[in-house]
Amino acid sequence: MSQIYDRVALIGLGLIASSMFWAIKRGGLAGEVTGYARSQETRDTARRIGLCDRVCDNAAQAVEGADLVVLCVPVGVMGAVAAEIAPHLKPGATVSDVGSVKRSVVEAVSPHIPEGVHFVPAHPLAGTEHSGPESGFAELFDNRWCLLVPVEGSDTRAVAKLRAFWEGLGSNVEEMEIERHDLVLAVTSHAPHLIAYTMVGVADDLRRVTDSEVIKYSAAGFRDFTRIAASDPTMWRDVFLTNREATLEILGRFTEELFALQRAIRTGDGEMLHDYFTRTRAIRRGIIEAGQDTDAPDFGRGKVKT
Ligand SMILES: NC(=O)c1ccc[n+]([C@@H]2O[C@H](COP(=O)([O-])OP(=O)(O)OC[C@H]3O[C@@H](n4cnc5c(N)ncnc54)[C@H](O)[C@@H]3O)[C@@H](O)[C@H]2O)c1
Ligand SMILES: O=C(O)C(=O)C[C@]1(C(=O)O)C=C[C@@H](O)C=C1
Repeated sequence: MSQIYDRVALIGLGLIASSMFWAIKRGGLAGEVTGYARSQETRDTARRIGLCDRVCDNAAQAVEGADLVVLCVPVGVMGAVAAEIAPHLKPGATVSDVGSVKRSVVEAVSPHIPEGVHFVPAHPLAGTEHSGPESGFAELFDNRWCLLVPVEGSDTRAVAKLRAFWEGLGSNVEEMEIERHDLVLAVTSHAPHLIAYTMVGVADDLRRVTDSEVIKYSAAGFRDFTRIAASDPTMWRDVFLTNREATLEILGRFTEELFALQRAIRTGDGEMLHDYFTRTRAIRRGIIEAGQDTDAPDFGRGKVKT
């Protein structure tokens, strides 16, 4: 892999930024990587573990002379951070972000982007339930999608360069239109997280009644829910507050389906339940057959009863 940018600045040093840093180093994608995080504790940790070539004590210093600046902070503070760095951006630089929601980030950041600086929003579809500077690892983006969401007038050369950068980080890159991004992610990521949070909350309430049996005997499905529900509260609060409409739309549909299933259980409509589960099973198999689930084990393929 070869160097794509002379200098990259990462603002906010958590899971995504730290994974980016290790993957940049693995691929030799930048000459120098500077970093800044708001809290002294995070900056101290970053210095201690060698995260970033240079950790700066303010955002202005970190972005000075940078060819690419990536905002890796919670979606709710993207605008404030953009305002803080704007006067210090190098002409011709590219500003990008990794936020899980795109419409609100574009609205919050765009007004602060100076003339001659390019803004190319992005979203790597990869993560874990962990957060903070010590949670990152170089392989996080390998074989995962990264969606680029260029805004009106985004410079095509800046977009192409950012694409090459994300490919260098290990991702498969595609472009997507803003509204579509927010709706698709509401279905595939945001609503499922809310459902996991709710299910774990219900189990916790129940735990008080059943004296810890729920947690003690939790099976794989519920354990997966608890992993998701351990995700960062600030990040997810911001996701739901900023992708409100799309998430509410999907949750509305979800609730209708849930009521239909609830009714089928109450009325003993086994046919409805069986048809429904047959349909959803076909979707999972379609994903695996298309080779789109990189986590799916090989041994189950073709062996499931139809
Ligand atoms: N975690 C995931 O699964 C995941 C996946 C894809 C995208 N994202 C997006 O990436 C972004 C970062 O998420 P993360 O998981 O790395 O979070 P994180 O909590 O691990 O890191 C966020 C960092 O931002 C810093 N920060 C917060 N406010 C700041 C401010 N005003 N100025 C400077 N630094 C500030 C925090 O101190 C922390 O270091 C979010 O926008 C999130 O939506 C997260
Ligand atoms: O794997 C996980 O833990 C994630 O939640 C990652 C996940 C997702 O929902 O797929 C979470 C938020 C993102 O914006 C992108 C990826």
